[in-house]
Amino acid sequence: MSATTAPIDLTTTLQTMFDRQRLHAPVQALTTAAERIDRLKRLQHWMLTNEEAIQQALYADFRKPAPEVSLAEIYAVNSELKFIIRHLKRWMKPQRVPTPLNMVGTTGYIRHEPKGNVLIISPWNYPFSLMIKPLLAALAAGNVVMLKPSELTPHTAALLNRMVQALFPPEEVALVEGDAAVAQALLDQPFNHIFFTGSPAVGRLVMAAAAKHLASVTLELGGKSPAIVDETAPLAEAAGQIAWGKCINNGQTCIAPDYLLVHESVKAPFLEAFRTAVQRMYNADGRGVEASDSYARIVNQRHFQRVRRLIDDAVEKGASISLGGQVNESTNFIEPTVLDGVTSDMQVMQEEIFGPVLPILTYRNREEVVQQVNAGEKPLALYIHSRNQQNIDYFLAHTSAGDTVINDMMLQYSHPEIPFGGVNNSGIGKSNGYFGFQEFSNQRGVVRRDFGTLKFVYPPYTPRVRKLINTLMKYF
Ligand SMILES: NC(=O)c1ccc[n+]([C@@H]2O[C@H](COP(=O)([O-])OP(=O)(O)OC[C@H]3O[C@@H](n4cnc5c(N)ncnc54)[C@H](O)[C@@H]3O)[C@@H](O)[C@H]2O)c1
Repeated sequence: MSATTAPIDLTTTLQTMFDRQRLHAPVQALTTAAERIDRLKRLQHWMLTNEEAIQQALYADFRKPAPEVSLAEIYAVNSELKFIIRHLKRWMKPQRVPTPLNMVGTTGYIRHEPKGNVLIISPWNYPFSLMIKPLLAALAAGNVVMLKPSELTPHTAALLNRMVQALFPPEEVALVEGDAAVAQALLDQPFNHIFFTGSPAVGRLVMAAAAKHLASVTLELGGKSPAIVDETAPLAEAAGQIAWGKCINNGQTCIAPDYLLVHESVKAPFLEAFRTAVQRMYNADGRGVEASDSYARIVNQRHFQRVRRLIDDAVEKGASISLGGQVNESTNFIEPTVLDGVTSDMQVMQEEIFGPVLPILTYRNREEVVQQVNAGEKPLALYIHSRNQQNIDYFLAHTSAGDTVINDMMLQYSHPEIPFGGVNNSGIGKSNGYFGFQEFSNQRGVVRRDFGTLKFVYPPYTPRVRKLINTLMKYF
């Protein structure tokens, strides 16, 4: 994340690519719903006929199990695609707005026009869907797009590059592979909108770069998302859901439950249910989690060491490992690990974990939960496991989060009618379905005068005009 300067030839290449897209943007803006849908369908066809290649790329990058790729990458994209295709024509129509009394004689409506030149920078953890879902929304809204995938998943980045070259002329969609230096060089270009998914630290840099051109931004960031389990929660169900949320993609999910707040009266049975759930999902045949085909790995050595240090630091400061704890440095394997007796001075409670490690905090009353959650940044997700409506309402009313799921995990990402995203440190702006389309569109207000006039309030401000203005202020 250090400041980076791009070599001159890189800058020139990106400038040329950008300029070509800028020239084409007005043409792209005029595309009809049918033409945009045609592009989306081509992408859909490529994705569905290349499912195996996508699975292989992700397996090569961090041993992501093929069914997890189908579910969290391909299915996630395909369901969004179908939703957009079904609704795009309606979204693109000018939206009439009601005419209030003081606007009698006019008609008002909203035109969704594309923002124009768009940049999408994506992370490595769901490297296919987190690049393609925003691309669908950007294309649906009629933009031209430059894409920058993460350098940490090079097999998927190369595959995405092939896909883009096969499907789109470079003036419509172009992909640039590379690291932070390439991203920074791209950010020098005067994009109209930047859609960034990644860490809050890099999100700040992106927003600062966007400020130079006053580009609008969508920032899909991360942070510490708590899961609350109260004394009324169905424990076996909640434990299964939380274990799945914590272990899918090896815990490297922005909306994974980061830490647990469990009512002290149900901690012991919850832990037992969590252990059972992990065994059922990843050790059904008794060969150990490491032998499981269903368990991905930490993406690289750097992140492996980072997560391992979080465990070591917690243990050194007095936490105990009540489940798991095994690691294998040569394969970036970390067993699902539960840390008990954690305190706020431990690093594991200070930074986003992004690995299969679950710290457990207990509470006695609801106020303690709210205090703990509100002591940190507003989370991307907050999960509530409870059968008590008063508790659910209390937690919702006294905290803030990008999204909340009650009695399940991670549904917010795949629900096309739910605005997905964070708040402040966990993100700015929302995506999914219509919200994504809106994010990539300028909502241009249009007011047309049909009859009548405002002439009667024009200067000079004679006593008669003043009286009219006073009447206007009093009655309208
Ligand atoms: N809200 C969401 O939808 C969502 C989804 C997935 C991941 N995330 C978050 O992303 C983070 C993990 O992903 P990551 O490690 O790839 O994030 P990251 O911020 O390190 O990298 C994301 C992208 O930014 C680029 N980048 C890195 N340094 C840069 C710089 N100095 N200037 C410009 N661009 C730079 C990278 O090349 C990559 O393409 C976690 O915090 C996670 O919570 C959020």
